[in-house]
Amino acid sequence: MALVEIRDLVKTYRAKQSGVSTPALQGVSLELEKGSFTALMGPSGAGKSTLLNCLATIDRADSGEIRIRNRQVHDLRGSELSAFRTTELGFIFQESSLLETLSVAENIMLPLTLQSSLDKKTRRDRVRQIAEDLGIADILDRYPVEVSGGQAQRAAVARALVGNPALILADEPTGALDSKNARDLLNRIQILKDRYHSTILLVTHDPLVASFGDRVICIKDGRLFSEVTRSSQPRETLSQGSEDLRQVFFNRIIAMLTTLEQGVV
Ligand SMILES: Nc1ncnc2c1ncn2[C@@H]1O[C@H](COP(=O)(O)OP(=O)(O)OP(=O)(O)O)[C@@H](O)[C@H]1O
Repeated sequence: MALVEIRDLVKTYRAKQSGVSTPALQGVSLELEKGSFTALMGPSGAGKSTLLNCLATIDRADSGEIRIRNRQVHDLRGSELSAFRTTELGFIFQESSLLETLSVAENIMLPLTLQSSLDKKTRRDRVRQIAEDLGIADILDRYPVEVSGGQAQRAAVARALVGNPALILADEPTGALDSKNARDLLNRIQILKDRYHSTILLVTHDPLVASFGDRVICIKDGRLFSEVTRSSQPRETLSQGSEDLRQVFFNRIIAMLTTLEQGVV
């Protein structure tokens, strides 16, 4: 069974004053396997944020269902919903969204504070380990204003991963970084995803960012339009290095986006 199962999700926004209806999701069905890294792409207004917000339990669909680890998320309420968000979901946004009054270590530790089964030492060890994985162990005692944008974003990734949540939702996580920092972060996310078997859904407009995933899904007018996966790469590329393979995948993503723009199904 897939880790995330989305069935026939429909969501229409209705403007309060004019009553005008805007369909945002028009029957989206999608499965995400455990350990997969999926990029969600599509033109502005296609429904990417709406889908992400429904998965994040921030928004509710009008019909259809979402199951994460076989739990129907729409059934969750109150404290059960808060606990679900904290332990099962990890969030990475464009801006690092660290709390300024907490040190980097305290920020990373936040998702662990609700896990009462963990003692203090285990929490500290986990924070140190993930900080080492992300190359930020030397800035743990600093405050967010005392670190660079790239370091802050790596700390935000550490915070999203530290509790080993079922699903990590990322919205343009490298949008505020220069290309060197962006590539560095994406490489680290790729390595950590394999190590912790994390499942990632990442929304991006950037095909280069998407090419770090292993599956890219395109959405258009609230419907899934097409997808490409790395595993379906041509046989002749199998002996190539990982950067070459990423480049091949990148080219295939560009081809898919070109088809999307031309409106050819
Ligand atoms: N709160 C809202 N009220 C009314 N319409 C909305 C609301 N949020 C989104 N929409 C509409 O729903 C559709 C899908 O929007 P959504 O934000 O999911 O698109 P998106 O693919 O994330 O776009 P972008 O890439 O520009 O962020 C759009 O037509 C949008 O105008």
